Amino acid sequence: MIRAIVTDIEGTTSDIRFVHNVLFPYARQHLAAFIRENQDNAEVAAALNAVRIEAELPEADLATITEILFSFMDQDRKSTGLKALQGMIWRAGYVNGSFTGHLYPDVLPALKAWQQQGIKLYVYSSGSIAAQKLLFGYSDEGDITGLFSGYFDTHVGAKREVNAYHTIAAEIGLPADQLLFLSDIYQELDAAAEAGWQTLQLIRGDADNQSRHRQVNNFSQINPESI
Ligand SMILES: CSCCC(=O)C(=O)COP(=O)(O)O
Ligand SMILES: [Mg+2]
Repeated sequence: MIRAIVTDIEGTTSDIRFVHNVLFPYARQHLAAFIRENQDNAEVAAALNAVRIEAELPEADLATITEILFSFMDQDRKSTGLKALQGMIWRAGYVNGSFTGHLYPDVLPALKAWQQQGIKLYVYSSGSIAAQKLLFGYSDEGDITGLFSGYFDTHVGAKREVNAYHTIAAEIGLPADQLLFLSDIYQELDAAAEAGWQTLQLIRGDADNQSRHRQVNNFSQINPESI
């Protein structure tokens, strides 16, 4: 019996094109000025130091760190420091109305129905927890953060690492086989399944023939009671 559902964002609740064509370019456009103007802010300084450590350049100056961040963005690297900075930059875009967080139309009705059934809802994304709350707080359908009982980001580990799912299960406080992970990426689902979770793959676009996971095209096709 499924008692909690943990959902990915990009390619699962939200269109990959919103992340890659709207969010990422906005962060890229504002990154250099943002870190120059906010380098003394404690949160920004901590994120910059995390990037220095990740790049193994503990003495790197701001210009070098900026270059490294641009190269991380080119690689779509799921760097915890980069993700923290992107989340801080996106805040202005959401607040000033430059964009709203994309949600596929099937997502909100399904989340509401599952919550009504007593199923707890969580998010696990490579985007920082702050960025996740912004996307769902300023979504196309308004603020839907009240539906979620908790959020997880790369502080629990990368999404393709089995241990991340052990950590999330322990934090939620439920046995792994009562947890359902929704994602578009089969390698993330492989890691969750290895940790004992139930899995479902969202196929929002092209078919994925390499996957061994059950597949659906949208949230309306998911019935947690039949899993
Ligand atoms: C919180 S929205 C931005 C998502 C993001 O930065 C990203 O890298 C996508 O990661 P996901 O784990 O949701 O595929
Ligand atoms: Mg995804």
